Amino acid sequence: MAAPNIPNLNTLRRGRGRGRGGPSRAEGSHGARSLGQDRVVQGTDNDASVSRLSAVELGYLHDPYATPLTAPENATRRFPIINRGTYVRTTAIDQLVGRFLESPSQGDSKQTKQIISLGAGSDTRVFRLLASRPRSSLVYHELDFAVNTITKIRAIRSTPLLQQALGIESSSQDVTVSEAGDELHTPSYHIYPLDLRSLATCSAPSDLLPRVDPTLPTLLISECCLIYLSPTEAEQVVSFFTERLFAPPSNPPDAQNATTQGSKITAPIGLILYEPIRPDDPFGRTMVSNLATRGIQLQTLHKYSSLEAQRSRLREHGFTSGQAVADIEFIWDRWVPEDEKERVSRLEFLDEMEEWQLLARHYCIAWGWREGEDTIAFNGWTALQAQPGN
Ligand SMILES: C[S@@+](CC[C@H](N)C(=O)[O-])C[C@H]1O[C@@H](n2cnc3c(N)ncnc32)[C@H](O)[C@@H]1O
Repeated sequence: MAAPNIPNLNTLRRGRGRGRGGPSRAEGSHGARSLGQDRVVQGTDNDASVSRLSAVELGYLHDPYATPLTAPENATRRFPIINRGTYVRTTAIDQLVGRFLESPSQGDSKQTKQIISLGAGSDTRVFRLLASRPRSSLVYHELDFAVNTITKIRAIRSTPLLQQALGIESSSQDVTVSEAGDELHTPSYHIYPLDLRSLATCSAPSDLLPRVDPTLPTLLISECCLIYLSPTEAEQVVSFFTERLFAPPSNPPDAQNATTQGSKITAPIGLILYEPIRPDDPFGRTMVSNLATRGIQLQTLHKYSSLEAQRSRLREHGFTSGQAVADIEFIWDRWVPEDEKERVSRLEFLDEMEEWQLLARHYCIAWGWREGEDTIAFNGWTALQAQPGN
């Protein structure tokens, strides 16, 4: 397709950037990335929340938590192909998360499961999950720069609806917030102000995240987060969890910090990635250059540029029980039921069908998992249709 037909993702955004507070202790500048670049990356959360709210207001998604977590002055209506993309991305990840939470974890008597969201920003999934299931069944951890955790915690403190979802409205003794207002702990939900790049240099993983229980079946989510790190940094973040905090099978005993009743636990762990792909065709090149004009660099894009590269990445990280990937076009075609497709198609007229397909082929969801030695938690993922090929 000729370049002039490629949608400009900058003009498709329509929203403005959200000005947030100054740098704080978790905002250190790492490696080659400057503080200015960090600010740009932190600001991408605004894009995500504005897109979510647009999709909610137009009826694509039902999510009462999107409004309190989006700065009202930034709310804007996105173009139809962006709204459909937000719908597919959100519902597909919801489905993976739902299957993880719902499949009985054989061998695990506790049945509590844990989610760790990397670069969670103003994501609403935790509220939707905790509002709709027994809170004791899930512990949810979110990591992001302090500048973004402060904004989120402020929204929680000022919004009864968010507090109700977390079950903390009447029991403030169960809630602790750091003096800086950047860290929050409740029995089921934890927010940490953390630059993910600092995980690589941490000498005591369980001291850094003491509330993460390495014996629980665990799901890591990177919804458009690791893409902003360098390939080495992104690898180190995943390895921090898969090799250091969570004992890999047959690790030497001194690397194990997970013990229950004196026995070693190798908990099941899975990873969901949502990322752009295919940077080398005309649409991909335009996508990259449009984002570059805003100072956004998709640092791992070339390394994990294809479906196969994403599968290999998962394999190399030891997600040996299964690795799968599908682009957003495939997921729309194969995962979304026909009646739901009709409902969504009626919401807005999509006259740019070719543009939708182009956009949807350039984003993917990858998911991989490693079952525990004694516990199985990802059975529900085996039936999901993945996309073959590159
Ligand atoms: C595009 S936003 C996505 C937010 C959220 N995951 C969602 O999908 O709604 C990317 C997020 O990753 C966070 N992020 C990127 N690099 C990070 C790092 N090194 N440490 C912590 N958070 C990071 C940003 O601050 C931002 O909140």
